[in-house]
Amino acid sequence: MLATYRLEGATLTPVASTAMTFPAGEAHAKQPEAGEAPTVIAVHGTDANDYLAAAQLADVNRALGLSTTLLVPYLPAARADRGVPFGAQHYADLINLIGAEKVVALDPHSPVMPPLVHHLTVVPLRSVIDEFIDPAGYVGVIAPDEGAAQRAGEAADALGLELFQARKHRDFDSGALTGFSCEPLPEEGRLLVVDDICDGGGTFRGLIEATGLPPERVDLWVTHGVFSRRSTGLDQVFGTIHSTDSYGPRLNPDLPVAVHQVTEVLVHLAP
Ligand SMILES: O=P(O)(O)OC[C@H]1O[C@@H](O)[C@H](O)[C@@H]1O
Repeated sequence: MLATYRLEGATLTPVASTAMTFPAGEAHAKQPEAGEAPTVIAVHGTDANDYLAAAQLADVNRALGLSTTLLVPYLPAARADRGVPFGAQHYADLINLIGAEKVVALDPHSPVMPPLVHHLTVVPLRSVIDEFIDPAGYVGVIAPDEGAAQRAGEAADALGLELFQARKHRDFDSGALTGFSCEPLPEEGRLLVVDDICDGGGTFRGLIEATGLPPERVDLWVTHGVFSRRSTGLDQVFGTIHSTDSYGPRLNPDLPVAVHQVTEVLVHLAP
């Protein structure tokens, strides 16, 4: 999904995209009306055609002497951060070909992909979570696995809440997931599970099964709500599922999610 804006001072205004597709399928962009050039381009998701459209828009901006800020709140293939194929590098190349003067991403999966993207500012979860979550409703944050420990710990700090660490256990030989454990949790009060991505939701179902927490006592925050079809029914496990609009279009529109808009926040947080 592509969205285009113009930033004047602190005011971000949606403007029509002049991106178009030729009949043969190639991306192109027309010259915008005077004063209507989209200097902020947001790509939400993984569609390579959106990145090619953004490249055309940024090129037009350059020809007009304007610089482009590219928001890529969900860094595609940030989870493909090792091995072959090295997807993080390929998507970084795709972002780099746009040639934006400033690129902004939110809460990347791991530290591997950010250095591959040129002119990137990373906005960590700790800088935004208190815009969207009221800590008064919670007694603590749960990190569902060791991969989530740092971001959940920082989120807990930002919200002034205690952190509880859970762990995924794997069969040493096969690598298969064998279960979850969690350090002792408070007897009462609501908890917030914090992680970067929900894909099928298996991680979160397994965790909640292991803790025995009922939905009235536990909500979920995931910065990037992929919510593939396997996530159906996750709303029976959690009271409220919070996410942002970093990833789109929604793959499972029937799953009830509190979707928080990040575009304004990112534009104003990135220096
Ligand atoms: O369990 P699902 O939702 O499929 O996958 C999400 C998990 O997979 C990891 O990459 C994420 O960091 C998260 O912990």
